[in-house]
Parts: sequence; C-alpha cells; structure tokens
Amino acid sequence: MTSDAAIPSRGGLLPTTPPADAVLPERNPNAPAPGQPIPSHYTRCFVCGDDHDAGLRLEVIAGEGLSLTGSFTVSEHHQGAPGLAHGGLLTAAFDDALGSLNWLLSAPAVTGRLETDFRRPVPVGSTLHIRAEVVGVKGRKVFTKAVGRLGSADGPVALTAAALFIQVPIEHFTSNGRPEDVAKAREDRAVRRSVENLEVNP
Ligand SMILES: CCCCCCCCCCCC(=O)SCCNC(=O)CCNC(=O)[C@H](O)C(C)(C)COP(=O)(O)OP(=O)(O)OC[C@H]1O[C@@H](n2cnc3c(N)ncnc32)[C@H](O)[C@@H]1OP(=O)(O)O
Repeated sequence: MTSDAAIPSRGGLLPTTPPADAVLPERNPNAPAPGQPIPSHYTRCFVCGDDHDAGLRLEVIAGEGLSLTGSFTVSEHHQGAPGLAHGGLLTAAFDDALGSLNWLLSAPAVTGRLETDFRRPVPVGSTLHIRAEVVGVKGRKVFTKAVGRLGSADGPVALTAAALFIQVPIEHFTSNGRPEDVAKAREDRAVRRSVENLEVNP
C-alpha cells in the first residue's frame, strides 16, 4: 500500500491501518508542487504558525505524490525531561505534519486518531526531520504514516507515527471554533489562500 519502504511499517490492524479496498487518489492539481512549501494553515497554530513565541515553527515541503517532508528544531521551550523534547509536543508536530498531507488532497480534515511510537530521545537543539505520506483513502477517511529522524533526513529514527484523518466540511471549523478567533482567521491571508484551494464539500 505504501510507496516508501523507508517509513517502517507498524503492522497489525490498528484503526490507522488502511483497509484492503482503500485507494490512493491523485494529488490535487491545486496542491503545492513537489519542492514547494506547504504554507502554515494558521499563523496562531502552535506547531506551524509564526505568530507564536514558543511554537514549534514546523516547516513543511510538498514531496512527490501524496508525500511531504517537514522539519523543526527543538528549543528550550519544548522540554519535558531536562534537555529533552516533551513527547506530547513531538506528537503535536506529527499531528500537524500528517495533517498537512490533506492539503495535497485539497480537502479539509481533522485528526480522528493519532498514534506515535517514541524510539529514541530527542535532545533540545536537535532538528527533527519528518517524512509523511498518505497510505490510503476510503470515503472520508485518510490513512497516513510518518517517520521522524534526528539531525538529517537519513539520520537515526527517533519516532514513527500513523494517523487517521476524517474529511469534514469547512463549517467544522467555522461553527466550532471560538467566534472571535474564527473572525480573525477570516482576515488571515494564509488561511484565505489555503481555503481557496480546498474542496470544501467532502
Ligand atoms: C480554516 C481551515 C483551517 C484548516 C485547519 C487544519 C488544521 C489541521 C490541524 C492538525 C489536525 C488537528 O489537530 S485536528 C484537531 C483534533 N481533532 C478533532 O478536534 C476532531 C474531533 N472529532 C470530531 O470532530 C469528529 O469526531 C469527527 C469529525 C472526527 C468525526 O465525526 P463525524 O463527521 O460525525 O464522522 P463519523 O461518522 O463519526 O466518522 C466517520 C468515519 O470515521 C471513523 N472514525 C471517526 N473517528 C474515529 C476515531 N477516532 N478512530 C477511528 N475511526 C474513527 C468512523 O468510524 C466512521 O467510519 P465509517 O463508519 O465511515 O467506516
């Protein structure tokens, strides 16, 4: 099912494992081209926004097909144990990196389930390089997986992750978000650019 054997398989029949009749759709023609940045969906996003003093500032680049790469550097704000990244924040980074795959399908989606395997500690100051891909789509369900490597794109594996996203109408965000933030986001040029390219009626 996967196009990249470099991302270790988790095996088993977890809800993030695509069923046999899942498909791999074409990348949406409006999606960023391979090598181009996938912009932050929201400047106030803790993971990818730049309007956040302690945020992770994940940078994401579209890959071939339904894949992408992302990277961020662990700062002193991201500690759990002394000098080590907090596991929950690393999981947040994977949530966003895997979620960014949905821009390649140009369909809004939210995380239904996210699984993270921590394989190696991630020290403050290190850069985590993430590779993520869609491994199947069935109906509104988008199955994804990712690997995070330390120091470089072929560095030692620190984490692997898999997630199930559920495609939602844009009203999921506009109806459920705190109204003043939704109103501000409507004025955010990055959000507007992203939404313009979405298939908003899954
Ligand atoms: C302005 C633009 C900005 C765009 C901004 C983009 C931001 C991206 C940010 C990163 C991503 C996030 O953190 S998103 C934030 C964290 N996630 C959330 O807040 C989601 C909260 N949950 C929900 O709102 C809801 O539960 C949904 C939408 C996920 C599902 O509700 P629903 O729409 O009623 O659908 P439902 O019928 O229940 O489920 C559809 C199918 O998915 C399956 N399914 C649903 N949830 C799960 C689950 N947890 N584990 C397994 N399977 C599940 C069901 O079994 C079903 O399968 P079958 O019967 O069809 O087989």
